[in-house]
Amino acid sequence: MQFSVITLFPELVESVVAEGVVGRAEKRGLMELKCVNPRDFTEDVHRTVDDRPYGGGPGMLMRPDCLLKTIRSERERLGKAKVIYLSPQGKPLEQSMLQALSEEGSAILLCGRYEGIDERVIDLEVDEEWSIGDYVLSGGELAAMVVVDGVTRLLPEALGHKGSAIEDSFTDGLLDCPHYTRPERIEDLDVPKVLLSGNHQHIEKWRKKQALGRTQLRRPDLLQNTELNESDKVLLIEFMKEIKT
Ligand SMILES: NC(=O)c1ccc(NCc2ccccc2)nc1
Repeated sequence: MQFSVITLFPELVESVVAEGVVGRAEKRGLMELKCVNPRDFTEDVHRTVDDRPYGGGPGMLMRPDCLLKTIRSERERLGKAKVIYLSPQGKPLEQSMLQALSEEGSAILLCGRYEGIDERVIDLEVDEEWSIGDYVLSGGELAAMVVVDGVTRLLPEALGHKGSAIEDSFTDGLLDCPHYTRPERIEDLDVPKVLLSGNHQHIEKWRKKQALGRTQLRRPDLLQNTELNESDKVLLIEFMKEIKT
């Protein structure tokens, strides 16, 4: 997977590959991250990347000329690569979008600063606009790092245990079940007995039931998009009865 991130703050973005799963994936060549600074595509002596908005209003915008040059330079280098602009006006990010991008092979992530970018850059070169949530940040870099992290962990071989990414919550459209590790008892709280039983069928059933119940209680909206099969419906009814007792 080849990422090209267009940003005025390359060091900020590069920190995403400093540690952990993403850092190891980059070291192992599963993923490649290149940060490109539009300031390197300016032609004036002051290397100007921003300017005032037509029509007045607060703040500055990123200039279109150096952005277009930067995007086109990376498009040439990467061949077919989707250009994704991170902005509060974008499509809300979901796991399915990360999964799809992880299968693309490459992506160009465009990070805005100031009040955003000239709209003509979006018209001419942006394929998709994504938002990581309904809030405004000082730049698109953190959003781009979310995408790099979320995609990289989905790459085959990226996670130690094969199953973990596939078994992720949100992969099946549900929230995750509760998790426990040693010690068995802490501050008078015990691990649910079923998890100590060694009965993998019971354990799987319990985990599914917890995931269904938690989703119903915390994010009933997610259940709107998920068609439950008969056995899941039974599990959910059992869960809801148990919490009433
Ligand atoms: N919610 C997000 O994904 C997000 C993305 C970028 C961002 N800040 C940069 C920016 C500000 C205004 C217009 C375009 C980009 N804030 C939040």
